[in-house]
Amino acid sequence: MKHFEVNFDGLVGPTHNYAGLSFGNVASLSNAKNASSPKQAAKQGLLKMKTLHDLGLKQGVLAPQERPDMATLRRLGFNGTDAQVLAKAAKEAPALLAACCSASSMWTANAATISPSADTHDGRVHFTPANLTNKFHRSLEPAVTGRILKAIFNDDRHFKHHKHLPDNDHFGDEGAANHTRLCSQYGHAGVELFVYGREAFNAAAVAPQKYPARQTLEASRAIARLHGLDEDTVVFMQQNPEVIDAGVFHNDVISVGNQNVLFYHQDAFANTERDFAEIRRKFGEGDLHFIEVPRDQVSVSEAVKTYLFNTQVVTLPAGHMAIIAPTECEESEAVNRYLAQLVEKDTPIKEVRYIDVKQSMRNGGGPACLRLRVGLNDEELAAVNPACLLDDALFNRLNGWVDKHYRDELLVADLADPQLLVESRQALDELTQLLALGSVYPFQRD
Ligand SMILES: NCCC[C@H](NC(=O)CCC(=O)O)C(=O)O
Repeated sequence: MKHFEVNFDGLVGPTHNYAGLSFGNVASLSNAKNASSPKQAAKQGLLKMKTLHDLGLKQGVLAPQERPDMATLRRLGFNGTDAQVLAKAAKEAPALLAACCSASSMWTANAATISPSADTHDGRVHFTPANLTNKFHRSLEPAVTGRILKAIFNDDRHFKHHKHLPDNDHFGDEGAANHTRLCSQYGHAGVELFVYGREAFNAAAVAPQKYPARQTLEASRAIARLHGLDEDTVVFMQQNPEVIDAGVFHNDVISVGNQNVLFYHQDAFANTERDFAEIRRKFGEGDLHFIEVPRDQVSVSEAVKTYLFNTQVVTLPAGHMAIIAPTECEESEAVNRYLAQLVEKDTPIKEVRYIDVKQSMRNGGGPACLRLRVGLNDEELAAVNPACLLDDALFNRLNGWVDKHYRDELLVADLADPQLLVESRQALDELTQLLALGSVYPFQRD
């Protein structure tokens, strides 16, 4: 049986904008209110998907959310026609309007946590959408995310979907951005690493002081239970609270794993030696590469600026690994130098590809944030909704769809434009047909 790791990238939605919504995420705050380009953002994302597809990898597409989220605006008391709801929200509570218009679902690393069938008790692939409770704009995502995942992985024999965890900060869950999996081969049982920022029910535990820890230990443990993971193959690690306070709001900004490689910054974890010993013990036989980037070669702030660890480490059909890095890494002298040396070392990583996702980077989302990894065997892959798997034809159709519906430029002031709502709904209605998703959006179901 063959095994694959399929990257499902989030298609950037038509309302992509810079609203400064994510306290603790340096890029989001520093680009607040700048003009965005939804068209360019969507095209950069599509080109990233196409690049991975052309490298011989399986690539999927995840549809964006419906925005503006009119149902939430109405739930918050804005009433009248759609145009009146938008106008009232813009006047009385512009921050709420911006939150209800965010295209943040593009960062599908935060869409869900996924455990491949090789790890789970019932031999199915398990999915739990992230509740994203820490940020209001992101807490609006899980219900529709769950629906989209069910429309793609729609076969009970192979796929098990769970409801997102209770919507409360005690169970703050940010999905796969704080989860990675080490294994010798994709099809072999692996060690699942859950990295948390704080313990919700233990006031004495260390926690960041300045910025929020968005993932709790209790949430990570609940996901492991739901997915039927063995205690012997799960490791819970605390993120170093100091790096959260330095702008590392998700673990995937400071470490990334693929197969038998864990690529991480020296300051990433709170208890590195102890946790790595546990990983080694649970991983068992086989080569395991811990690739540590020392702080004197790349500082934490340079890592946050360039997203060196928000790279995708992928195994190419030839057998070696490549790093898919944002162009910000190429432009940084320290990071560029580090990566040039890395590919010469005795590790499975042998090449670096730079990719332009600047529109997303300005909101704190690098290549790895834009993708959700789903480990599948060939039978499971055959059960995936084929309309959501990228090939040249779908790439071309989606590019044409973006050209037809997306604006070149968007300012926060444009979010109240009722025409943007009309355009977005038209675009999404057409998209659900292109991707054969059925009626996943509230506006299609009312
Ligand atoms: N994994 C990357 C997630 C980035 C995302 N940024 C945002 O939501 C910024 C939106 C804005 O500020 O307009 C976040 O912080 O969750």
